[in-house]
Amino acid sequence: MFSFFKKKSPSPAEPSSAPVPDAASAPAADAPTGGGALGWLRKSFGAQDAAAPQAAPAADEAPPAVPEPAPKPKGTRQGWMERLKSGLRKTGGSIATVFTGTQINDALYEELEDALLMADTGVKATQHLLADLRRRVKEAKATEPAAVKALLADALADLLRPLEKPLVIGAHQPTVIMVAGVNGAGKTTSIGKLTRHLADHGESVLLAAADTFRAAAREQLGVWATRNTVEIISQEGGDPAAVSFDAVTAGRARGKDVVLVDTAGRLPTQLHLMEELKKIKRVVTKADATAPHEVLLVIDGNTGQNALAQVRAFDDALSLTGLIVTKLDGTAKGGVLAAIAQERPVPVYFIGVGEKVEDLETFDAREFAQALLA
Ligand SMILES: Nc1nc2c(ncn2[C@@H]2O[C@H](COP(=O)(O)OP(=O)(O)OP(=O)(O)O)[C@@H](O)[C@H]2O)c(=O)[nH]1
Repeated sequence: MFSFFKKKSPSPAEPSSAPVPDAASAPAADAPTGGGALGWLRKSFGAQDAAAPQAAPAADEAPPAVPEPAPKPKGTRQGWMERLKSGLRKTGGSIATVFTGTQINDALYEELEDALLMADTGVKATQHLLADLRRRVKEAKATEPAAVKALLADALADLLRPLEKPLVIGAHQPTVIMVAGVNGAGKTTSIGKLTRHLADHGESVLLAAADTFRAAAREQLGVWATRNTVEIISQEGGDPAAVSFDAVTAGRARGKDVVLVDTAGRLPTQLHLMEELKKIKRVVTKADATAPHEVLLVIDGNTGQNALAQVRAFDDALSLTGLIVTKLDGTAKGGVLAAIAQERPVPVYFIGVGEKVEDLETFDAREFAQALLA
């Protein structure tokens, strides 16, 4: 039930992919042409059959800091629940104090309204939760604030449930996953963690460093690739769509299970950069007619209502298939998941409560609601 992703066999009914183009042949009209597919520098990290040997970093370039991998925790889901609870303490703490009194009255509901709004739950989700809670309290004939708190956890779990969905791998080969988000949201870190989980489950992964502008971003992804002994397609400068096209083509030719495309951070207001993202998506489809199979947005849980605005903007531009919500540790704005469920219910595949590999886990509505109101 709590496996990190769901493995599915390719369905014979799936439309067949476009043929793998010859590496030297020019990509289709929308695809990048500068230098041709072979003109790009490719770096391989820890791979045996990558296109080119690994380029050594320049002596004066310190490799970017990437948290050391930690051994898998013993208690797995139990350990995760504890981390989730402690991560959500700031958000949940102020909501929980509402229930420390002795009476269920209008003042309690008003305090709860304030606390939910402060947690960035948003007006619509807050109104929904309050109305739902009043109904549940009446039905259950609850008389103790503690019982109301338990009923709020039920209401929240029900609101969040439509966001629960497993990431499915294997229906296509490769499963092409494009990852977008604003700067610093945690894209590369989340891709690294996801790569680790996939590699641990025997899935072969190819990474595409489609942030062609920032050397540190490419290097950071390279460190994750090395650590997980997976291949990476990387290029300095040039067109990010070119790297993505190349990676999907290579992923197909090399029979990879998953191709993960890491894109550069951007704000939804940077319209030319949003156009660039749309181009990456179109070009990926040129390399494989069925791809991308997943378009994920990584959002920083600390940004609260702003994260909801990002979901709307990126969904409008790219038709998102899923979210990864990071940095729920230490935020007071974890209520944003309820706002997303109410206003733009894009499935949440994973949530993150820290920088280590085990700090990223699948999203479970009930677990989240219980951890929040623990
Ligand atoms: N506390 C905490 N930190 C996180 C989490 N996820 C990522 N980070 C940290 O957030 C910082 C930014 O993460 P990156 O993965 O580099 O973000 P990015 O979106 O790839 O950044 P750009 O490439 O600049 O757009 C790093 O220091 C990560 O270690 C999380 O769940 N909790």
